[in-house]
Amino acid sequence: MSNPEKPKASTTPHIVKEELIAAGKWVKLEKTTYVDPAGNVRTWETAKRTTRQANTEADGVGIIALLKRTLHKDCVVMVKQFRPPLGCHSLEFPAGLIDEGETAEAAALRELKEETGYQGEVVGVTPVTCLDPGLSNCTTQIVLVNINGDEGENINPTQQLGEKTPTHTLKSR
Ligand SMILES: Nc1nc(=O)[nH]c2c1ncn2[C@H]1C[C@H](O)[C@@H](COP(=O)(O)OP(=O)(O)O)O1
Repeated sequence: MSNPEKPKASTTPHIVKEELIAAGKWVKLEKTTYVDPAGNVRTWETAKRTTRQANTEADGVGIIALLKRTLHKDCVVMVKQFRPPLGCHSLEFPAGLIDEGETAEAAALRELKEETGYQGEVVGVTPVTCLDPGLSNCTTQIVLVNINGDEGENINPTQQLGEKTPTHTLKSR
């Protein structure tokens, strides 16, 4: 008879199989079957992005951009945008997905330019990190950028958001 008090031998935890539950254009849900450190076979509900590129380290970048101007205190540049998963506006660091064949540094400068209009210079990049590992395998690199606010190109920055395909267009009356 087994003794419920006796701990099982420790095991190297590992994935047994990943089964697709549902997939959309941007996100999919999988049932992950795995062996836990105690040797028990268990399952986990895992969210993944469908957009992950083969030869990039992270799914996306977050950008900490410092605006530097003569006779001004340095400012951290943030963006405010409506986020559907939250159902409200969110004040956040500029961020975005890394395109195919793109480095984290290049993605950061592209996203910063698109979202804020500022042209920056990369001064640091963190290792890959996962911000919500209990939910998703989605990974991010934080890129540190300096913006020379005295440069002509950064005097009147304007957003250059790419074309997004709307599912509906609401007309105001
Ligand atoms: N989870 C998502 N659902 C969507 O319906 N659409 C999504 C998701 N994630 C990204 N996108 C779309 C929206 C944008 O048009 C592009 C680029 O996104 P990203 O580079 O992440 O830019 P930000 O939305 O500013 O973070 O992908």
